[in-house]
Amino acid sequence: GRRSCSVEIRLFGGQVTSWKNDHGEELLFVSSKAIKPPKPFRGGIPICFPQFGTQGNLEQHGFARNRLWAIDDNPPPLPVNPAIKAFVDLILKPSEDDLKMWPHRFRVSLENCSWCWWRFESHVSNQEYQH
Ligand SMILES: O=P(O)(O)OC[C@H]1O[C@@H](O)[C@H](O)[C@@H](O)[C@@H]1O
Repeated sequence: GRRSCSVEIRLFGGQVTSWKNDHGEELLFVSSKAIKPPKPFRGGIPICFPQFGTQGNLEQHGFARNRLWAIDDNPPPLPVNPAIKAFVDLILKPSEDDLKMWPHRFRVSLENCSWCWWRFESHVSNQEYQH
């Protein structure tokens, strides 16, 4: 039968690590090196937060790609679209240890787009005043 597109998303780093088209062809680069925790996964679509590269005092590209994200149990509602057969929204919030390193409450999410399920959007919000 006809294959369908697929994506693979890891809770570690909140990273899209595979995206195959409907011929089963991989569309994302993944390195064979440093692909296991505790090293960040190299390849796919990394979320660099809260800094890019060495432009800050934190680890390279920030700590978000080195944390276990959570599945958002209460995602923003999607419009009814029969083309969407699967979706997932991931979120990352700082731990108390993270706050010692980088004292800013935040929420980062990686959300499926409503009109095209393999399209992802990342959103960052300041949670300082929302306890
Ligand atoms: O090796 P990392 O930490 O996964 O980062 C990937 C690359 O990120 C780039 O921004 C750096 O310029 C490279 O030096 C680095 O190799």
